[in-house]
Amino acid sequence: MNHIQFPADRKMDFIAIGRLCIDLNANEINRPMEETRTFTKYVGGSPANIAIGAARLGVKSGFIGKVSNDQMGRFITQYLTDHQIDTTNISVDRTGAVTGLAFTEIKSPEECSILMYRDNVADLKLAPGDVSEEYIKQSKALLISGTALSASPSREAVFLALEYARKHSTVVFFDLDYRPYSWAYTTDPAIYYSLAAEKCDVIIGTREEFDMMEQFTGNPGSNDEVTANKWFGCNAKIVVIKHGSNGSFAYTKTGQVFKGSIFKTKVLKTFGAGDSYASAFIYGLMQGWSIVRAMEFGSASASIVISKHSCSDAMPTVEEIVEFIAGSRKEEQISP
Ligand SMILES: Nc1ncnc2c1ncn2[C@@H]1O[C@H](COP(=O)(O)OP(=O)(O)O)[C@@H](O)[C@H]1O
Ligand SMILES: O=C(O)C[C@@H](O)[C@H](O)C(=O)COP(=O)(O)O
Repeated sequence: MNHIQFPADRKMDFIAIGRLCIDLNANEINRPMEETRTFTKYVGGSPANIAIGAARLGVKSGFIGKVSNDQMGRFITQYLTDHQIDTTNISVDRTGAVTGLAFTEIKSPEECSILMYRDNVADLKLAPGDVSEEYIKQSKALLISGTALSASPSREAVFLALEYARKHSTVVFFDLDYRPYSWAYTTDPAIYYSLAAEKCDVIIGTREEFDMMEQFTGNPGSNDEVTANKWFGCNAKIVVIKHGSNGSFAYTKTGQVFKGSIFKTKVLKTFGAGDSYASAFIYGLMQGWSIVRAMEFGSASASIVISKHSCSDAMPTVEEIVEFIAGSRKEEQISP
């Protein structure tokens, strides 16, 4: 049963809108940032990582975003072009804004954190005038990401993109991607996230992210089913609630619930799990697979990425994921 009907005959499969940044991942792992001297530079930003992951799986992808008018901005656009992502709707900031930087600290596989430099960032300068109705009309799906809602004019640009997507039946995915430091007021995220989530077809987030959205409405005990049903009362058809190393649950509007298990791996760092999971899960749905199979693909992709140093560069191909799943099954059979 297909819970999501993707429109046929569109030029593009998938467009993401929002953050295009740089990840600077610590080379010297297992130590605090204060003692870290060298970093490797990768393209980053949650929606960028998801688009790169989708493109690596063969999804015809594009991006709506804004980059800084400097070497960093050009590095990002070139990387996306080299990875078969359409960049025609990425505009260049002319106000002197900079590229957001995410320095990652890998103290241990369990203790990872991100230090963000995000003052006057170009991605949040994306404005409604940068969003093309024609471009969104040409795509089967659109992915929005919560951080782009944290400031104007990026917030309005995303809401306009949502309007265009709904007008043209482009399926909307919402990866909640809640980063508290992006928000000036603690009351704002729940308000804007909810206004956006009301319009989306598939909502993907961690339990903590959904808790943030429910901070005013309450959901005693943070019950996943209660959370999912809230969004089924709006436009959602699938709600995915992730629980880190405890796996994930997908709820459908038709009343089904599926558990996604994890693939054990040698974890190098935990960030990148959500983005790789989302890209492979979306890929699966776009192939018309069952939700369970799409979740398995998502979990396997996450497992591969968290065992590697980067997020974007580590996004696996279909063949790598298939091989990884087959290898994990074999291991299960031989373990006593
Ligand atoms: N330690 C882990 N080992 C294996 N898989 C993991 C681990 N942590 C997360 N995952 C996989 O990545 C998915 C998303 O992870 P999660 O931490 O919930 O999201 P996010 O990165 O957005 O916070 C999980 O549902 C699971 O499949
Ligand atoms: O989103 C960012 O700005 C940083 C990402 O590029 C980063 O690597 C990361 O945190 C990935 O997030 P996750 O997949 O939600 O763990």
